[in-house]
Amino acid sequence: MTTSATGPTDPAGTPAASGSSAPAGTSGHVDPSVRTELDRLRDSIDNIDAAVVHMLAERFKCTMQVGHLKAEHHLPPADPAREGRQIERLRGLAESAKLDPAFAEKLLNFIIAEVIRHHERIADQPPEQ
Ligand SMILES: C=C(O[C@@H]1C=C(C(=O)O)C=C[C@H]1O)C(=O)O
Repeated sequence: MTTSATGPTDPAGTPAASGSSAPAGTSGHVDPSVRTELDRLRDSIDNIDAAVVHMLAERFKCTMQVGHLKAEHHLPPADPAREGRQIERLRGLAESAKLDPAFAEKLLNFIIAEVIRHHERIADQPPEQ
């Protein structure tokens, strides 16, 4: 493994602990043009991740309201028919966007499972006076 005078760095530019030996491909010289391209792409990834977090936060704000509405009106936490329609729709959108529809379905199911847990918790709470 090669190390520079300033010590080894990973591709993110983080200095490795002295004396450590990083696995092949995670250390050593990175061409400046590659570094620039990697940084540019990572900036976009960070922006996208921030947008995803904000969009999810907004979605959960809505679903919490749905949870309270359902609890007030004694509706069940889950609505499998609605979920089926959402999955079909999302799979179609994923296909058009060249995203793996199976991945889109798994992601939606993961989110919905969390929403249903929230709804169950809300339904178990005593009603507000
Ligand atoms: C939000 C609802 O509750 C549940 C959660 C859903 C979701 O997160 O999209 C969809 C259906 C329900 O199982 C709803 O009924 O609309």
